[in-house]
Parts: sequence; structure tokens; C-alpha cells
Amino acid sequence: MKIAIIGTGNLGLSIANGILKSNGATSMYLTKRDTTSIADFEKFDKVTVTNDNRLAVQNSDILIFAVQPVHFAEILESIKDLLTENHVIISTITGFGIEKIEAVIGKDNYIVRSMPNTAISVGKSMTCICSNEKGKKRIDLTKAIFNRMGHSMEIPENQMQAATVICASGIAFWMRLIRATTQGAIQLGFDAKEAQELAMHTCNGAASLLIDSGNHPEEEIDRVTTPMGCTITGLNEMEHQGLSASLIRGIIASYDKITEFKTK
Ligand SMILES: NC(=O)C1=CN([C@@H]2O[C@H](COP(=O)(O)OP(=O)(O)OC[C@H]3O[C@@H](n4cnc5c(N)ncnc54)[C@H](OP(=O)(O)O)[C@@H]3O)[C@@H](O)[C@H]2O)C=CC1
Ligand SMILES: O=C(O)[C@@H]1CCC=N1
Repeated sequence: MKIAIIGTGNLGLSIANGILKSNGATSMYLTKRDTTSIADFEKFDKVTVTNDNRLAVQNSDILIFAVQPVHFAEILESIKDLLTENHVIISTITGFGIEKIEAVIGKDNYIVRSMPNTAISVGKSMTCICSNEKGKKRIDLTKAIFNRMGHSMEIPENQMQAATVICASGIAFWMRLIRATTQGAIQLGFDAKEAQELAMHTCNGAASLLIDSGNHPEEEIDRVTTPMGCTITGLNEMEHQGLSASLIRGIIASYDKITEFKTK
């Protein structure tokens, strides 16, 4: 698998690390205009760091675009004459629909949109995927790439923005919940390092319980809440303070923002 990451910023870097950790490429080109911050990757035999997007496209089959939306059309325009039947174009770019991509490079290309998250760097991304008509033939290949670095799901394109909020922004939402739990643990007497260790491993355990068992969260909650005990007391107080409502409202606000961005 010859992979290029066009735009090695926050997300591109996470993908590059995920690919390296999972041994997911025979060669990898990493591009950005100022390559200073990614120069270290040159130490890996299979990695080439460059500011030349055309070189990366010529030497790769899988092209993962991770630039800001404002740069995407111009970059596609600058490499479109190099695209062949071997290339799969995978865009991670928020709010940039398949129609807009096709308007620049045409419909006769394998075009896939993917929405990974930064946990891809540790092989734990939840990645949503959709494609243009031609790209349907490369969905399995794309899923195989992302499944090496977490879990993937094919969805209709009209759910991509919702997937961005839940999965990509979701990393930040869960981080804040872990941070708040940590602050609570410090108030109860743990030092900061211990407190974070307790919070993050408990979070990991909760998600793993659901993933392994397929159970509904309330089923697992019922196993923990002793009648008249401390768990239900804490949980009910959190709900009186609006825990679920506030999360859902945040998710909707995030979605409204993304939708506003798309319509501009
Ligand atoms: N961050 C996240 O968690 C997620 C982000 N996304 C999407 O991924 C995309 C990237 O986001 P993010 O990584 O946060 O953004 P960053 O700004 O961190 O990264 C974008 C990178 O693109 C590079 N770039 C800009 N112009 C070019 C060019 N002409 N050729 C090559 N590289 C270029 C920039 O580097 P330089 O200026 O040196 O060229 C920069 O490093 C966005 O569209 C975002 O919506 C999607 C899911 C999650
Ligand atoms: O915050 C944002 O707008 C982008 C999209 C998802 C993650 N970062």
C-alpha cells in the first residue's frame, strides 16, 4: 500500500503515526508547505517528507487529504492531471462534499470521504466512510485501511456532518469529561497524576464493557447502582444538574455550527 498524506497537520500527523504503528503502508509520503515540524519522520525508511504534493501523488496510490477546507480545491486542481485509475482519493475534510470534489477532478475517480479522529494515532479511531458512485468499488479497501487503526462504519454522505460531531469532535468532548472526573478525584484527595489515571482507565473500562458485551449502557449502570447507594445518589445529582441535557445540547450546537459552515 503506497500512501500519501497531503497536509500533515494535527489530523494528518495522527494518521501518519497510526499507519506507522500498524505497519499499514509499504511507502508513505507526508506533505505540507513548511516541512520543519515533520522532518523527524525522515528517519523511517519508508517515509518521504516533502512540500511537493505532485511528487507524493506520482509515487502513491492512496491519497489521504487532511488540509483545511479552504485549501482543498486549489490543491486538487494542482494535482488532478496526475490522477490515474490506480489512485483512491480519500478526503478527511469537513464540510467539503463529494459533489464539490467531483466538480474539480470529475466523477471518473475513486473518491471516498472519511471522518476519522485523532485517536487514529493509537489505533483507536472511529472512522465513518462514504463514497461517490465509482468509489463504492474501493469502500472495502478503505475500510481495511482504517480498520487497522480502529473501527470503521460506512454511512450515507448526508450523515457525514453528524459523524464529524460525534466522532471527530467527540474526542474533545470525552477528554473534557475525563478532565472533569479528574478534578473531582483531586478534590476527593488523589494527586493529579493518580486522579487522571483513575479517570482515564475507568473511562476505557466503561467503553470496553459496552464494546465487548453489546449491552445497553443502562444495563451496565443497573449493575453498579446499589439501592440507596452512592452511585445512584451521584448519578441523580448529575442529572438534576443537567448532565445528559447539557451533552445533548452541546452536540446539537456543534452540529448547527458545522451546518452553518457548509451553507456558507
Ligand atoms: N483535527 C481533527 O481532529 C480533525 C480534523 N478534520 C479535518 O481535517 C482537516 C485538517 O485538520 P487539522 O489537521 O486539524 O488542520 P491543520 O491546520 O492542523 O493541518 C492542515 C495542514 O495542511 C497543511 N497544508 C496547507 N496547505 C497545504 C498545501 N498546499 N500542501 C500541503 N499541505 C498543506 C498545513 O501545513 P503548512 O501550512 O505547513 O502547509 C497544515 O499542517 C480539516 O479539513 C478538518 O476539518 C477531520 C477530522 C478530525
Ligand atoms: O473542530 C472542527 O471544526 C474540526 C472538525 C472536527 C474536528 N475538528
